[in-house]
Amino acid sequence: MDRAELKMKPIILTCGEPAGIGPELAPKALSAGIPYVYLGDPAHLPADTIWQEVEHLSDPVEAGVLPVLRHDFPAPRLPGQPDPRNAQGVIDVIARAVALAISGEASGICTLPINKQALKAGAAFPFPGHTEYLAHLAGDVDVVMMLASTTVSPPCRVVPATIHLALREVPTALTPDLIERCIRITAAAMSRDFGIAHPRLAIAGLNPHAGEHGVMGHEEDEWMRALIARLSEEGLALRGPLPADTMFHAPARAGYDAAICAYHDQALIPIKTLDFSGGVNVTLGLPFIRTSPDHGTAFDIAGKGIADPASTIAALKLASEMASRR
Ligand SMILES: NC(=O)C1=CN([C@@H]2O[C@H](COP(=O)(O)OP(=O)(O)OC[C@H]3O[C@@H](n4cnc5c(N)ncnc54)[C@H](O)[C@@H]3O)[C@@H](O)[C@H]2O)C=CC1
Ligand SMILES: NCC(=O)COP(=O)(O)O
Repeated sequence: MDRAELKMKPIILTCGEPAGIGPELAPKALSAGIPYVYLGDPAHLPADTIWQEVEHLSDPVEAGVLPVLRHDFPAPRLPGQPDPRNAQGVIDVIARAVALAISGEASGICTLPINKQALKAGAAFPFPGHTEYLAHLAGDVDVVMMLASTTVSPPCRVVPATIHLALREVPTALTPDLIERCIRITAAAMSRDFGIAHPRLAIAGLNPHAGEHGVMGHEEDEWMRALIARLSEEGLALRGPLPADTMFHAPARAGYDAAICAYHDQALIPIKTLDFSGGVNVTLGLPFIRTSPDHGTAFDIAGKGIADPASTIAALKLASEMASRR
C-alpha cells in the first residue's frame, strides 16, 4: 500500500443483494490491501469471516479483519433465494453509502451487485439499476455508465448510451442530444478520473456496418456523422460512426480510449468477453466516486464459496486510484 492509500479515507463497500455473492466477496477482497468498510448486516457474512464492527469509518481495524458498518436487515441470508423483506434494506444501504461519500467521510463507494427483479418485487424499486438510482440520489444529475477493463491491453472501455432498455426501444431513445451528453461526460471523466488529458473517443454506429450509407439503416447518415463533425470542430477527438463488429479487437482499441456504444449489449459483450474478471463498472458524472464489479448476483453459485473476487478487487483499486487523482 502506498502513502496516498494509507492516508486515504476508506471506500464504502455496499452489501448489495444478501442472497447473491456480495457478502462472500466482501471478506475475500481484503487481499487487495485497499482501505474499505463493508456496509451491511454482519449476520449475512460467511460464518468464517473475521470482522469487526466500526462506529466511525476512521476507526482502526487490524489487517485481515473486515471493518463493518452495521446495517441490520430483517431477514437472514438464504443464498440464491432473495427474501422480499430484505429488499428495502438493500436500497437503504446504497442511500446511506451515498450520504457518506457526499459528506466526504468516505472517499467513494463500491457497490456489490443488486438483483433488479428482487428489488422491484420486494420494495417496488422504481429504478432499473444502481446507475439510475445514484443519479437520482445525487440530485438527478446526468450520468453515464462505463465499463472499464483493468487487465487487457490496449484497455477496453465502453459506454452504453442507452442502458437498461428493451432493444426495441433503443432506436427511439438514441438521440443526438443523448450521444452528445455521453460524449461530453465521458471526455470530462477520462481527463479527471483516468488521467487522460486529451481522450480519444470512438462512437459506434447503431446498425450493422454503421448503416453502410443507408443500405442497412439511416441513423448514421441522418445525424450521427453531423454530430461527430460538429463536436470534433470544438476540439474533441472523435471517430465514427464505426461498425461495431470491428472496433473491439486489440489493434482497433489502440486507436481510442473509450467507445460510446448505442445499447447495452453492444458495449458489454466485448468487455465481458475480453475481461470478465477484471472488468469494472464506473458511473461517470456523479459528484462522488462509484465503482462496482462488472458481474451480477450470481445466484447459481451463491453460498458455494467459489465466487471470484477479482472484479471486486479491481473495482476497489480503481475507486482508490480515482480518489487519489481527485
Ligand atoms: N452492478 C450490479 O448490481 C449488477 C447486477 N446485475 C444483476 O445480477 C442479476 C443476475 O444477472 P446475470 O445476468 O445472471 O449475471 P451474473 O453476472 O450474476 O452471472 C452470470 C454468470 O457469471 C457467473 N459469475 C458472475 N460473477 C461471478 C464471480 N464473481 N465469480 C464466478 N462466477 C461469476 C455466474 O455464476 C453466472 O454463471 C440480475 O438481477 C442483474 O440485473 C448484473 C450486473 C451488474
Ligand atoms: N449490466 C450492467 C448492470 O446491470 C449494472 O447496473 P448498475 O446496477 O450498475 O446500474
